[in-house]
Amino acid sequence: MSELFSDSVTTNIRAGAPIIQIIGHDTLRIHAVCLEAAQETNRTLYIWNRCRGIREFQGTSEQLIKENINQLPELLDWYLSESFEPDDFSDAPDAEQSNSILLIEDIHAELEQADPSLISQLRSYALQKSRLELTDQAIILSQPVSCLPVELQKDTQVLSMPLPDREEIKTLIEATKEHYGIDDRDFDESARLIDAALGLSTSEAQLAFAKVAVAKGRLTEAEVDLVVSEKEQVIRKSGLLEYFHPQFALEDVGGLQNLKSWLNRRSEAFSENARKCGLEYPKGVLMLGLPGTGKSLTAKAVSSSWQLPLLRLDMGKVFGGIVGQSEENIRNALQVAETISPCILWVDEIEKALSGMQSSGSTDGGTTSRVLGTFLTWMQEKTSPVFVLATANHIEMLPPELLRKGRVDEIFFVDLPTCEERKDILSIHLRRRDRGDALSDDNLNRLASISKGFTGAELEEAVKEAMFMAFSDDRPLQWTDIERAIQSTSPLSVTMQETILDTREWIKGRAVPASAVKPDPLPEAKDKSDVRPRLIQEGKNPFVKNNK
Ligand SMILES: Nc1ncnc2c1ncn2[C@@H]1O[C@H](COP(=O)(O)OP(=O)(O)OP(=O)(O)O)[C@@H](O)[C@H]1O
Repeated sequence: MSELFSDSVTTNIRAGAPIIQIIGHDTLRIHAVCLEAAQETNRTLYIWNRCRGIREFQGTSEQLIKENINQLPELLDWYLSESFEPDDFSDAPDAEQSNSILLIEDIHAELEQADPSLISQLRSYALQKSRLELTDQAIILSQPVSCLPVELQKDTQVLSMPLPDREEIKTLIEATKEHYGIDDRDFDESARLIDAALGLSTSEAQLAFAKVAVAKGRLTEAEVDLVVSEKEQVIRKSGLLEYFHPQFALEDVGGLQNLKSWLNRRSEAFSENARKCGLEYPKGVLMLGLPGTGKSLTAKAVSSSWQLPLLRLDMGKVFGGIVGQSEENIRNALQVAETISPCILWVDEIEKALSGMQSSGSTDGGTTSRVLGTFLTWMQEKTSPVFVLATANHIEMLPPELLRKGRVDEIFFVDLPTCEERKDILSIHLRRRDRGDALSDDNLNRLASISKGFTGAELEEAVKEAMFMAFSDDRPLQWTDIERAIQSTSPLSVTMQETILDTREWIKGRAVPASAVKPDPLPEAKDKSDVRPRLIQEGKNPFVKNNK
């Protein structure tokens, strides 16, 4: 059991916290935490839920105190009545609610409806606690989602139940072995098997191990992939995170030499050796740039080069409908990433989700700024080995707080590829399609020079299109196919000239170029007045709000 978490529950009880709220799905582990707190503080533990009534817990034994209490006011009356008489309840032979903890399970629906009588009862209890009139009682609310009426916010300590750690996962593996009668030859407590289940709740991990045990009749390192694929499903179900399988290496990214060298220098940053040498975990990087310039590809490639799992966080989905849900979502997603760590957390197009925020506050009742606040505080304070790779296309939409020093280790600007880089990218895409020898070096140089202003994605499209041309004519690929494909494409950079020029200017001193070479001048536009860098002359970038 996460000792830190148990300690914090116990400390809150000892300190007389009026109400403690534990957010988590793991009912059994929450019971265990409360039982531990009860033992530590010498108290009796009562657990109430709608189906099972009030039960008194002592170690592993439990005793029914009162079966048919369905209404919360009745439950609180019982718990808070000063002169509780055991005889009030015929089936409660020797109940004694003083010096006790009452764990109330799953009343989030009532809390969400903000039932006035429930709130006033809890508030009056909290008031008595603050006057030190009710030192013997402690109320803990446990629920899978965070929900707290505003009236109770100041009186409630909210704690998130951490996901099972390695020790707890190990216990689950051993229990599965016992349950399915797996003998020692077909069982090992491989660290990789344990790691594979990190990030799952107790019931999810239990089910994953049970499925493997039923299907294979063994639990060994050979089953790691099965557990990982169960985990992927669970992570996907949450809707916030997606688990990626490494497909590309950093060598599959054309150009971006500065960025790749920076990343290569940190490839062992999460190893034991790095700790021994006194290195800190790198926090992460922010990659800014045009769409299609290889930012997402780099995220995927880092994961495979560093051999770390890659989790993609969909910031758009973080924003849920219910009040408080968005903050809860981001906390949950970060918690999963921390549990799975060391890992890479790829936050794609971070600006889209955070753009609702205005400089003065917010447009959505403060939700965006609270989500941003949660994320930035986590970035600043995190000590776990989660490397954040955030990408953004629209610099103007980025909140200034994100760009401040200390949030990430470095901010890289990914510009359009230079001539040499375009050649590199074309070769990579030809190689990827088994056409690595199809073109001579001279022809590659020619294609690179006529594709000025093309992004990596546009170059890839040209290669794909050219291959279709050759295929439909039933002949091998020729460099002229790619030439035709390039000539019939109007690259994005032509329509975005002003933005690109302004951004290049703005980026100076704020971000490091991802490429090791100076960017090419942009291709000629038809009407030169369209591209006059008017805003640069004024010394500011209109796309960037409040960036100092
Ligand atoms: N530097 C590059 N080297 C090799 N391929 C590239 C490069 N840049 C882009 N590509 C190709 O273009 C595809 C799209 O690029 P990618 O998704 O990485 O761009 P992005 O900068 O993340 O853009 P977006 O923000 O639109 O996702 C990649 O899958 C890759 O095949």
